[in-house]
Amino acid sequence: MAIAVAPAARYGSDAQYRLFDLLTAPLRWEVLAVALELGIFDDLATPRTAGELAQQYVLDGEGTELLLNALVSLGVVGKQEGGYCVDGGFAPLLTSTSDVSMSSLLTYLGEVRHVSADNIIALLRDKQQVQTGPEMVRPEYWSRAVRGLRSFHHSIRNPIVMDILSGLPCWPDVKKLLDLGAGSESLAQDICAARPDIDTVIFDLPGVVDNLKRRIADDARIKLRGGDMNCDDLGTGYDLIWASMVFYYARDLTSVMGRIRRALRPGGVLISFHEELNDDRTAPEFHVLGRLHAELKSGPLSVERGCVRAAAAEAGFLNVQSFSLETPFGQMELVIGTA
Ligand SMILES: C[S@@+](CC[C@H](N)C(=O)[O-])C[C@H]1O[C@@H](n2cnc3c(N)ncnc32)[C@H](O)[C@@H]1O
Repeated sequence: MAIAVAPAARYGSDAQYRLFDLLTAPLRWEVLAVALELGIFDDLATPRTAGELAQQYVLDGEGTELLLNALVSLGVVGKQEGGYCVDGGFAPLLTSTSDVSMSSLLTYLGEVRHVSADNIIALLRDKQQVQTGPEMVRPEYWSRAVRGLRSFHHSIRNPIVMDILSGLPCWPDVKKLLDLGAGSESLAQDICAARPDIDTVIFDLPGVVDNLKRRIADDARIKLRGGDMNCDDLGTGYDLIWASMVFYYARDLTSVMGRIRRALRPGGVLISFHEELNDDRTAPEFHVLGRLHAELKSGPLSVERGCVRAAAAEAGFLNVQSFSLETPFGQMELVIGTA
């Protein structure tokens, strides 16, 4: 006689699902990080067997198959008749030689953002004793971060920024632009390529600017200015100032906004591009968690919703407007004001 079984379609509570998902989350990254570190994605542009890869990298055959199967479970690699190949959508992002490769960016961000439970506890107990981790309030940190920022800009951020800039009504009239706290020369170069009639000034901390000199030596349309936006001369006569993810380092945001307004020509435009947290500083998760390591080291950095807009208005900007954008690196807020 057949036994009647009537299983529920779904057992357990949402909270239980969430906790098991959180348990799995770090493994997703670790598996990806291993493949990036070994350089496996470059070899999976065409189908390869686990045995072939194991031999090439001098790895255990069974373990290599387990790793490749895990990559398939993540959805970044496909498996067909025993051959593994990077999924088409991920191939340009994960192979190191592609123009839009995110491989060095992901490794860089993994180092900056991820922190072990032991280190979090150590930071909570006495952060002065913890020697590792990103100290984003120290200028030396940014001198070392140029390479990572460049890969972020080149691979993923600049196409978004160029789309924003070229959609501005004032864009055709922009002739002089400042990239405030640029982090790399990459955006200035993309702007020069798209608009040879624009002169771009990069303002950043002196150590960062020193790092960029060699990269832009042969481009007369890009000028460098080293200094601290809180107190040093930003230059004058700009048609547009682009300020992206830099206001965390403003000692007094309204005062920095005033300096920016005076650096613009009358009618010139400020564009701020920053993530914004809710009033409780508990969302969006991407930014709250992504900043946890840096903020445990240096104290709260991220700006709260509305504070850029308020500081711009207080500093005398006109027509201050704010727009939320979805990007692969989290929700961002674009604040636009006219000098
Ligand atoms: C998070 S990075 C942002 C880089 C780039 N704007 C972007 O959106 O990816 C912060 C940048 O601000 C710069 N910075 C930090 N403090 C600064 C200050 N007081 N004056 C000018 N730039 C500063 C850093 O050197 C770094 O390039």
